[in-house]
Amino acid sequence: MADYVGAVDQGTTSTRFMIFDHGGNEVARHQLEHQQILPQAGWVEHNPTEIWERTRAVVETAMRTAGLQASDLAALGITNQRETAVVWDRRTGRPYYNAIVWQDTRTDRIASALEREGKGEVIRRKAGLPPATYFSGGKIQWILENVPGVREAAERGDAIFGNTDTWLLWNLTGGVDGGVHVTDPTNASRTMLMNLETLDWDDELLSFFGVPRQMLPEIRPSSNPDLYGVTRAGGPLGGEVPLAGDLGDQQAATVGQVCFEPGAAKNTYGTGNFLLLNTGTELVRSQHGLLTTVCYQFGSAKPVYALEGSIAVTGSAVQWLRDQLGIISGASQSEALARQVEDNGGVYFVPAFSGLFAPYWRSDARGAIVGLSRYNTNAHLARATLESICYQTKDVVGAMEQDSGVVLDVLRVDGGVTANELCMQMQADILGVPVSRPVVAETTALGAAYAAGLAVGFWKSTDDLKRNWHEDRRWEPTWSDEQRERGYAGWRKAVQRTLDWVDVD
Ligand SMILES: Nc1ncnc2c1ncn2[C@@H]1O[C@H](COP(=O)(O)OP(=O)(O)O)[C@@H](O)[C@H]1O
Ligand SMILES: O=P(O)(O)OC[C@H](O)CO
Repeated sequence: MADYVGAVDQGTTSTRFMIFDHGGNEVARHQLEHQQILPQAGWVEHNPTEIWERTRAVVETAMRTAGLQASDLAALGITNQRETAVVWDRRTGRPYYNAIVWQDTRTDRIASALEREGKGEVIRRKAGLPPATYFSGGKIQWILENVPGVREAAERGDAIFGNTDTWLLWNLTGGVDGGVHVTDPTNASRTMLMNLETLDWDDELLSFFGVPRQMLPEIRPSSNPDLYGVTRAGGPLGGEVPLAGDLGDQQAATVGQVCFEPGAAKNTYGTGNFLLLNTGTELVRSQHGLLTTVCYQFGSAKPVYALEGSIAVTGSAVQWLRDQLGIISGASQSEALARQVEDNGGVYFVPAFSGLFAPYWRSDARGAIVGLSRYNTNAHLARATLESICYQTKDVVGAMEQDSGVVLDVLRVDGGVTANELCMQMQADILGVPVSRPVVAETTALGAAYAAGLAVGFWKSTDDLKRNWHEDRRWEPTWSDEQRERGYAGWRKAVQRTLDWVDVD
């Protein structure tokens, strides 16, 4: 039997390919960034063709570096940035428009009209989501309404939609030459078009966005013993490998962190932050601004659901310090700069660049730096940036505790920002809960590999996977309750200053 499983992680800023062994250890990886296209304020696009080319390149390079062939891989899993919408022509394989990225706010009027017309409650009940620019439905509607010829092509069945998982699965299985048009329930649950109970596209939801059903991929289990297909011999793997796992990236990280029991949670710190709490096979409806989402569906087992707190801007606020303000030359420097001062010096930074996501869902918010005095320096701003990551997390942890009654005794973390030791210490202090990072911090790719490997019997059960999880580092809280409360009161005041800033009506 083949000794390895591969996973493509198609993220917001880069695409990586990773290969794991049976112990869940990394054997090889390669990663390439793609262009962030920012045509105007609030718009964020990716070029789907570039993403496919990057995927080909990272797969080819990692396989070559590891000296492996297609026959060495028991299965391949896909995981992806969620919500980002691609519409392409199934006859030519050409996208009709750039991918509209999850952070893009161009559909704010579509989202506020849904609320005004009383459709918000139906979307919350059926899809588990509030109407917001974040999700795919409005993005597809925008393409149908604004790109000439797409509506007609969609009605004819030529223009098809997918998130980037679907786009890559279609290309990996042959594209115009018989590519499969599929997705999984975790990705579909982020479109505003899928009914959480039936796990099928919902005609009423489709009608809200004017999306023809024939545009949409078939929804298959996240870990799929029937396989989505096999990679093509002429593709980047140079042979046939079973495509057996597909999960949105945050759900994949939940699987990679082996959060298989109800009440288990993880927080991923990347471009944004995404806290997911496994709620088991029961749907839990949020009363406090969280999303209800599909966590995973393994084979023919019942789907497992999650409550999610999505934060749009965390690691990308650090990138903003680097790229827009130029006060650091690399993300890791944020730690050294912030360590130059003992505290935030009264400064709070609320990076509401895309409005505020959970638990506020305020597309009228914009970023603010408050509490400045002449005493403050770049170091205070760096510290306030790292604190903003932690305070936003505290907001969603609070909402999660209220919604679920689950009180976290430890927070499992992963993602790029968790390399920042100071930020992780701040997180433990601000939450008053220990923070724990696993040895394999690439939990997203690992989760997709797990889903694929489970499907083909490479791993026999989730117990096999649990044995692979090992703690690397733990941070214990050091702040007093009084310090914690004072700090959080300042944050809550700062958030209020960002609201009602732009007119979305
Ligand atoms: N040492 C660090 N301190 C703070 N932020 C960091 C550090 N290293 C990386 N980051 C941030 O982490 C993010 C990348 O993490 P990653 O998990 O690769 O994200 P994604 O999957 O969203 O592309 C970037 O936004 C970057 O600014
Ligand atoms: O690609 P990431 O890691 O920034 O994750 C993006 C999320 O899936 C958006 O919902």
